[in-house]
Amino acid sequence: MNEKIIVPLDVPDLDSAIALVDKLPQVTFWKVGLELFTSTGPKILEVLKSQEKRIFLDLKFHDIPNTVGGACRAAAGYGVDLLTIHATCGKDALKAAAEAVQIGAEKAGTKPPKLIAITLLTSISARQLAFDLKIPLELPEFALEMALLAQNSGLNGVVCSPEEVQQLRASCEKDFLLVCPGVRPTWADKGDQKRSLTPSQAITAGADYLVIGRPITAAAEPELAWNRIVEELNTV
Ligand SMILES: O=C(O)c1cc(=O)[nH]c(=O)n1[C@@H]1O[C@H](COP(=O)(O)O)[C@@H](O)[C@H]1O
Repeated sequence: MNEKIIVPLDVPDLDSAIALVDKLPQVTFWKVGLELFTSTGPKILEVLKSQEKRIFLDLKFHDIPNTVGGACRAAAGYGVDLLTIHATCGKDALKAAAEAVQIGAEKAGTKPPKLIAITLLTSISARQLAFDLKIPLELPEFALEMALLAQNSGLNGVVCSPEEVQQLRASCEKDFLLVCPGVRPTWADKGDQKRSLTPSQAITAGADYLVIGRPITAAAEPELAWNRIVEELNTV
């Protein structure tokens, strides 16, 4: 089960990232997101590859088709395992991105990443969706529509909250990847996550991967927190 847990390197610089990777040798799948990639660029990817780690490059692209296409072509050249884009870019941009990862990977002679779309950030509540974003759909319906848009545009999966994963598992194709952040063991703080379930609930509901950060990385003893989560998942 531990290969289903992706831990984000949500740290400000390369030294802190390497320190965290060294502290948790059991972690096989790391996420590099906006903060670390903006500060270090691809250097961290080389470090992770040299240790044969899997990489989720979470750059959450959101732009017009030509621009996301170019960004995806470039990102696919890094030979990472997962790459993100927002579903709300729309169908043309998603299609351009899906084509671009194939072209970028082929040009670099590497395997294309699985391109996955953010349905709705797990920090957004149903109330915020309605009142701040003015989306006139119930939250689960919106998340499903975004997942189907991604699927119909040729993407490999989505990032969704564990609260919606069961519904998406039932409605999307069998091999469509469902990656869930917003996962919180009962003993951890929710922080800014609004739509969360426990690791075992998320896996039982059909998640392929769980992204779990602060419950592990901000724990007094990260290794102990990791072990508690793996133990919980081994009971599923
Ligand atoms: O794309 C993501 O990974 C992501 C999407 C989303 O809707 N919500 C979300 O929390 N994330 C990421 O998942 C991680 C969650 O971290 P923790 O809240 O510390 O467990 C962060 O790195 C977020 O950037």
